[in-house]
Amino acid sequence: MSNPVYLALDVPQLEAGKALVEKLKAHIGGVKLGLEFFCAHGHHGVHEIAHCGLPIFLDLKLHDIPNTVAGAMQSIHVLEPAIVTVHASGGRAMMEDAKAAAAEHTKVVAVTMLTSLDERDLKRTGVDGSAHDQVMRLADLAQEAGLDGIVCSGQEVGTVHKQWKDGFFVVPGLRPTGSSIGDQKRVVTPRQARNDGASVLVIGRPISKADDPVAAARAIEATL
Ligand SMILES: O=c1ccn([C@@H]2O[C@H](COP(=O)(O)O)[C@@H](O)[C@H]2O)c(=O)[nH]1
Repeated sequence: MSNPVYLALDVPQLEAGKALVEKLKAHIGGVKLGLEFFCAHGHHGVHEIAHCGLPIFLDLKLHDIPNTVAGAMQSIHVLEPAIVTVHASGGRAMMEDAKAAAAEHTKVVAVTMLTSLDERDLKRTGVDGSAHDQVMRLADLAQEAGLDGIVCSGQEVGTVHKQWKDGFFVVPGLRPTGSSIGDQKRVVTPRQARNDGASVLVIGRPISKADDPVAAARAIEATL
């Protein structure tokens, strides 16, 4: 079974990012490049990281009108990402067009409710009800739109998995027992998320900011 851990490479310096991936590549299953990395280094940076030979997850969280998102998807074909994210709240037509425009082997997954939000935050955006209901509602929409899966927290993945058996579930907001939480609010351990049906475990700071990133990655691997 391949390693489900994708390292969230949220670093502004390309050389430091490349060095970290080289050190960790035997202990991770892929690399997630998000907005910080992509805005700083663009296509060139993605090619540089892809040299490590691991699958690349482009976490661009696209959210715009359908035509614009489809155009963005076409512009990243050349990067051959294994996974790309869009926001489910962009609506069904946007997700359908994103999937239609994606490269054949790219999984398109929809961000439901960011793991840095809780129910109080949700209410402030005008949405009443639980985080769980919000995630389930947007998971249904993503499935209807023909996407491959969703991004949700480990607190919801078990329920979504029961309902969407062959879905592909990306779970960030993971913290090994005892590690600090930072800005994440809906948090579980990597082991729990995996038990509950996560396909990909996204882990950033618990590895990248550790005194010894290789030891941190190995310790997480040993719990899975
Ligand atoms: O709901 C979401 C969607 C994406 N993310 C991304 O995952 C990593 C998590 O990093 P940590 O350092 O392990 O907290 C980060 O790149 C986020 O942009 C998320 O956290 N939650």
